[in-house]
Amino acid sequence: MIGEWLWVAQLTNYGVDEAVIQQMKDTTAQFFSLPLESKNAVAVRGGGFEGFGHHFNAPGSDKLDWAECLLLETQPVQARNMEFWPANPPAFRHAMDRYSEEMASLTRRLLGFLAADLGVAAEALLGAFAGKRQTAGVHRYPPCRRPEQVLGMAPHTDGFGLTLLLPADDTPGLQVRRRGRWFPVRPLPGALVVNVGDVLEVLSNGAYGSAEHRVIPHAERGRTTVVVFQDAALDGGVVAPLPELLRGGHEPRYRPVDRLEFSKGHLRELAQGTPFLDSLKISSSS
Ligand SMILES: O=C(O)CCC(=O)C(=O)O
Ligand SMILES: [Fe+2]
Repeated sequence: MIGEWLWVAQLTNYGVDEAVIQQMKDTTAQFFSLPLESKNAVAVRGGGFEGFGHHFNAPGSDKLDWAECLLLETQPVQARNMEFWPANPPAFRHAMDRYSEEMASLTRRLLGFLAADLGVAAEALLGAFAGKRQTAGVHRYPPCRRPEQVLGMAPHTDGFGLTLLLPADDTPGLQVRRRGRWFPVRPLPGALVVNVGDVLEVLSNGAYGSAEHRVIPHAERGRTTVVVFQDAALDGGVVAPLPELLRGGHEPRYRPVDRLEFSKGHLRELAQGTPFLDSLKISSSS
């Protein structure tokens, strides 16, 4: 079921009702095909991050990514701000509600496998994700005749725990950096792409590396994705290696940091390209 567990993994047959997936894909495609005025009914406002717009700039550049995006807080349910949930197409809200629940439950199942792989109790990892935020990013990358001159999304790592990415069509575009080179991620039919975020890298004490990735637009075809970010932190809102991993004399490889500081560091990295995780790393000689 889990293939290519190197930088990113692909999941097939992951046990989510196909109708939920299909409705999410369909309503997303319908939303993006609406005229701009309709999409702007849920436009980002007043420096907030939720809503529809052009959210990302390449670090150090004033160029916007070749993409439009709708960002929503999706879990816990009380954190939802329905003003930003499109009422058009009419089935979108229901589709996102069900999809969000399914992804939260899939995440719990995945964490069970990851905990076993790390050699910690499932509750240790589940506890770090329980009740934390889930944020959805719905992306549309229009075709670009000169794809080499723009980026669909600039290189970055995800600043949360785990990312689940649903390609809504089969247009390629996602790439992952490994040893300085970019490799395309070609989703298998029906697959979800799972990406380790910066927080999980720290929780796992570096056992899982968060993968730097970017999106390249396609010359002729648009591309649409639905991405869900699952957040995590230890008790007290601290991001640090799981205590269970440090038993038996294992040294922490990252210094603990408050979740809020972590977000700020990640945002600085996105805006200015200053690597944040590196600043948390404890060198083995110290
Ligand atoms: O749409 C994609 O393929 C990637 C999106 C992404 O990396 C993100 O939302 O963080
Ligand atoms: Fe990402």
